[in-house]
Amino acid sequence: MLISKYSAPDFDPYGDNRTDEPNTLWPAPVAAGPVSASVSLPGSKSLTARELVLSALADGPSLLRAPLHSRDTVNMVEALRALGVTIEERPGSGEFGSDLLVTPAEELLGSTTIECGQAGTVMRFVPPVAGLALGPTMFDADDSARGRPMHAIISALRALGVDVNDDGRGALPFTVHGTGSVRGGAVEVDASSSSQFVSALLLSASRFEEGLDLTHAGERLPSLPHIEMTIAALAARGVTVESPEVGHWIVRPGAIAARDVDIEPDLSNAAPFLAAAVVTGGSVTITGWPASTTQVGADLIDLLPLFGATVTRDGDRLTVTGPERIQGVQLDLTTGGELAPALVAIAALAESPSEITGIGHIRHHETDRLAALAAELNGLGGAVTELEDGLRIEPRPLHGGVWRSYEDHRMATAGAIVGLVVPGVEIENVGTTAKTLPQFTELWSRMLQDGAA
Ligand SMILES: O=C(O)C1=C[C@@H](OP(=O)(O)O)[C@@H](O)[C@H](O)C1
Ligand SMILES: C=C(OP(=O)(O)O)C(=O)O
Repeated sequence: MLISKYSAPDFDPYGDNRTDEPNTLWPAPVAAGPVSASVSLPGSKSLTARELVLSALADGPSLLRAPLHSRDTVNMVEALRALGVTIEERPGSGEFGSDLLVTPAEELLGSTTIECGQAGTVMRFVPPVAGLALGPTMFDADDSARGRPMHAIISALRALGVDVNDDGRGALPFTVHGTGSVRGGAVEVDASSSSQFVSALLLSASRFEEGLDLTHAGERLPSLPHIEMTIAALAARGVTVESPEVGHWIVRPGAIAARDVDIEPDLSNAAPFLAAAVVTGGSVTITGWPASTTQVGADLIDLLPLFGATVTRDGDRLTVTGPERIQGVQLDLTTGGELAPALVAIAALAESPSEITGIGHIRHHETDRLAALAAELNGLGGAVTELEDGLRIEPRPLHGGVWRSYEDHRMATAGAIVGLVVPGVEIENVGTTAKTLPQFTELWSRMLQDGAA
């Protein structure tokens, strides 16, 4: 279905979410009653990004089956192609578009510009690859993403022997002057603002002449499951990451094995659909739920029951059934900050207060998500207070109004969750969900049609 949308020149950045203008308001559909639906979702953003990078650096061609096709992954494909990697579409084995055959370049070549869009994975994972390419590679991003922290990657690359030119702000745009090889060795990074700095260096590390001896030197290390996902993806390709202690990783130089990979459905994108069951007291099944996974979205199995929901599994079908009354939660979400917008939306509809903490770093996601969630919920009559590293959410009756999405896919889907039970919520720029789920509006209305009670 998405094959025609895939090739970058034809890719429709709004997908099925297209409204006439990016800033048109999308009236969030109200659920007629408890939803009851079965939903299948496209591939994981995080797995697709890692497997594209590892395939590009591997010792032979790799086939990615059922990868995600979205704005972030198109940016990744185009970035790697710009460095000389061949990425071809193959007939899709999944419901959501083509498979991808990745053939590494004989020699990675720079002298190019890479457009990261809004993708943290592209702006963090690709600069070390550009260090391995011959020639300068300039990195830039959407205006809204130019402020995202990049200092840790820029300074780490310099410490590993790569010349990087920036304007001194530690942000995009900047140019990596690749010489065809990276010395590598020991380096310290502060990954308090994003785990992606660690993943980025680990992904390319075995291709550095001296490998990598990486230490995290900072107060907090968020999103550890995403680092573990990186380590597992490397292990599956024959690269061992030794971790003598928390926050310290060692990778020896060596080859990255080519490998055909099945990409799992995106379990973080399952969050709004499962939240729909919670807030309407209905039941939503996600198909294709993996038996075991490195995705942090699997934590929803333990997180949603805290609100009173019930979770059951039948083979690869995971079903969440909502409670009659939603309970507030006290939650440290350090490991799963990506899930915060959906969980905060549920908490805003609970009957008792919630505090969700450990997520100061999500101020550096697509937008300052703590400020954005507080502003939009309070705009609908909520009582949400920003904490240094989280949010306090007091239950209040909410009313309709405009929900700004701040060019943030998960802000848009959080608004849609609220809109299921609060009439009159209108979401600005719902097309921004194409960052990871170009089919969002279609899947959302299909879920509601399935489940009109
Ligand atoms: O490596 C990855 O694929 C990701 C890591 C996490 O980043 P942070 O550590 O910046 O939260 C997560 O929130 C993001 O959506 C994807
Ligand atoms: C933080 C996110 O994205 P990114 O990979 O751009 O950091 C996200 O998808 O919630």
